[in-house]
Formats: sequence, C-alpha cells, structure tokens
Amino acid sequence: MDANQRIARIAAHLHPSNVQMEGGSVLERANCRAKGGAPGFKVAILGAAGGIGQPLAMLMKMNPLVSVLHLYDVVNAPGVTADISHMDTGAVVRGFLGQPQLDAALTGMDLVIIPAGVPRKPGMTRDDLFKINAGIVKTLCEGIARCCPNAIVNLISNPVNSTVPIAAEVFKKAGTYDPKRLLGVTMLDVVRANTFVAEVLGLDPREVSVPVVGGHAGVTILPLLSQVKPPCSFTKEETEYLTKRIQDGGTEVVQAKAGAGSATLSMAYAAVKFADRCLKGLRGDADIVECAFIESRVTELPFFATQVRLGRTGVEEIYQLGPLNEYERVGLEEAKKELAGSIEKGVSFIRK
Ligand SMILES: NC(=O)c1ccc[n+]([C@@H]2O[C@H](COP(=O)([O-])OP(=O)(O)OC[C@H]3O[C@@H](n4cnc5c(N)ncnc54)[C@H](O)[C@@H]3O)[C@@H](O)[C@H]2O)c1
Ligand SMILES: O=C(O)C[C@H](O)C(=O)O
Repeated sequence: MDANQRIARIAAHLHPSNVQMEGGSVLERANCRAKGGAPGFKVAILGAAGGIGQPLAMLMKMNPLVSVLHLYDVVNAPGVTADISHMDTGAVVRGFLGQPQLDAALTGMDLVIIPAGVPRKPGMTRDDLFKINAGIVKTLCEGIARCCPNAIVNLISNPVNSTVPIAAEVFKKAGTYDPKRLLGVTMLDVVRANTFVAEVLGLDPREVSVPVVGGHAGVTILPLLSQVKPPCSFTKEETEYLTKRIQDGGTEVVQAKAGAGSATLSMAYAAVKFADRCLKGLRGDADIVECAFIESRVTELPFFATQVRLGRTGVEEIYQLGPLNEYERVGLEEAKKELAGSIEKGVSFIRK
C-alpha cells in the first residue's frame, strides 16, 4: 500500500460515521491480537455523555478493578467513547448509542451506574425533575431487568428519593428485584459533609468521616454531626451552619452555575468513590462501609439512607442510626415526613 492509499484508509477510519464504537484504529479490531480476558469487573455508565457521565467515564477508565467499560447515551456516545478509549489504562471501552443499543450495553455487566436525566436549574427543586427523569429511569431499569438482572445498580438520577423506589418497582414487576443490589447514590452528601466539617475543624477532609442519613434532597439530607470521626463537638451555631450547608450543597452549585446545570465534577468524583467501594465489596474485601439510599427497615419508611456494609452480594448489612442528639431527632422527623411523599410518588408512578 503506498502513502496515499494509507492516508485515504486512515481518513476513512476517522470519518465520524466510521468512528469505531469499540475503539477506533487503522486496523480493524478483528485484526488485532486479542488481549485475552483481563480480570476485573464489567461496568456500564448510562448517561455517559453528560456532565457527570463524561468525567465519571474518565475516572472509571482509570480504575484498575474495571476490565470492561460500556458507555451508553442517547447522544454523543461515539465521541466520548473514542476520546476515553485512547487512555492507556487497562479497561476496554465500548460505546452504545440510543435505545436500540441499550441491551447490548447492559448484557454481562456487574455494575451499572446511572447518571442519565436532566439536571436542575436555579429555582427548581429535585422533585421538579421527576416528570422527565422518572420515565428515563424506568426505561433504563427495564433494560437492566432484561439484560443484567444480577448487576449492582448505582442510581444517581434525581430525584433519588423517588427514582430508587421507581427502580425497585420496575425490578419487582420484572421478577428480578434484589434490594441488596439497588443503591441510591448519596455519596456526594458525605463528600460535602466531610469537606465542610473539616473546614470548620481545621482538619484535612481525608481524616474526617461524617455519616449522612435519610435521603438526597433538602431536609431529607441529615448529617449526623454527633457521630463524626474523629470524635469532636460543635457549638449550636456550627451545627446549624454545617447542617444547612450540607443540605443546600447541591443548590449552592446550581446557583453558582447559573443555569448551566448542577454538580458534575464533584458528583463524578463521589460516584467513582462509591462505585470503587461497591467493586471492592464484590471482590470480597472486608469492612466496606458507606452511606447509601436503599430498601431498609431502620425506620418505618420502606427506603432510607444509612451506613451499609457492602460485600459480594451488594448490601450485606444495614446499620442502625445509633444514638442521635435532640437536634438530629427533630431533623429525622422532618426528613421522614418529606421522604414518605417522595417514596410514595415513585412507587405509584409504576403501580398506577
Ligand atoms: N445523586 C446525586 O447526588 C446527584 C448529583 C448531581 C446530579 N445528579 C443528577 O444526575 C442527573 C444527570 O446530571 P448531569 O449534570 O450529568 O446532566 P446532563 O444533562 O449533563 O447529562 C445527562 C445525560 O443523560 C443523557 N440521557 C438523557 N436521557 C437518557 C436516556 N433515556 N438514556 C440514556 N441517557 C440519557 C443525556 O443525553 C445526557 O448526556 C440529573 O438528574 C441530576 O439531577 C444527582
Ligand atoms: O442539586 C442537584 O440538583 C444535584 C445534586 O443532587 C446535588 O446534590 O448536587
């Protein structure tokens, strides 16, 4: 082949319509020497071309526990896939575009992370996203039930307090529901709580651990400041400031972005931190404890976020709330009132 033919061949491969959803190179994938099944987990990201999805895909590609990374979206999946696939890390990346490719994206996955859906603009509550995101989550979870019913699901799409019950109902309807495998991601609340508490205490946030329970919206986000590690105490003013700042962390970002969306980078960081813990649990590591919004009997509500122990089968132990102070007891009652309605809204969206 002469130089011109080689250039023409390369150009043909670089034409957008030819972007290899499974990589993109001069050689066809079929002509490459096979790497052989690398050990590791297969992870799908649904909504991979979005504000969270892109940095999340990048960070998951860097995770040594991941051997295969499937990137699914209804737009721009080929571009994001081509881009991420050039990173010289172990995971093999494949892209999937649009509903007809959903099943292929999901088949064989161990972990599915869902950041698909619309984000808030200033003045909106997370519940205002229900109308659009409920249907998106329903469709994606129907795909999971069909194609990877044993996968662990990390649900990020808002309103989490309703989308997790929606997912549970979809899985129940399909006969695949395992509450141990469905986790609403509240890790960003914990990440924020660790950061803000560390600021007040003058510590490195990596040394601070704050349990955040309840749910993921406004007053349902309940940081347990009496249980911070390392043990410490706060004044009334500090407690009120920290609780409000943690509860309003999402709104703080929405307002700062002024119409350009909500938290994406800190969320991708939190999602990867959480997904990594889920994968370590699946691998059989001991003592993997994180907060998540899950089916629970810790309160009278059917779903509640608390600390859970993650293992080979997903959520293997759900921890009780532990001793609460008076401020937290009042907060808990407020949180439960709002959560009850959000959970019911999600359940009846599928049952209606
Ligand atoms: N749980 C949390 O702590 C947390 C934190 C931040 C954001 N969120 C939520 O995450 C969601 C995504 O936020 P974002 O900033 O990435 O939004 P975004 O609009 O930037 O990205 C969303 C992506 O989802 C895709 N999408 C839409 N419908 C889809 C479908 N049917 N199937 C697959 N993909 C689909 C879009 O094409 C887009 O690429 C929002 O609902 C937001 O509120 C949750
Ligand atoms: O606030 C939002 O709408 C996004 C997310 O839930 C967050 O907490 O940042």
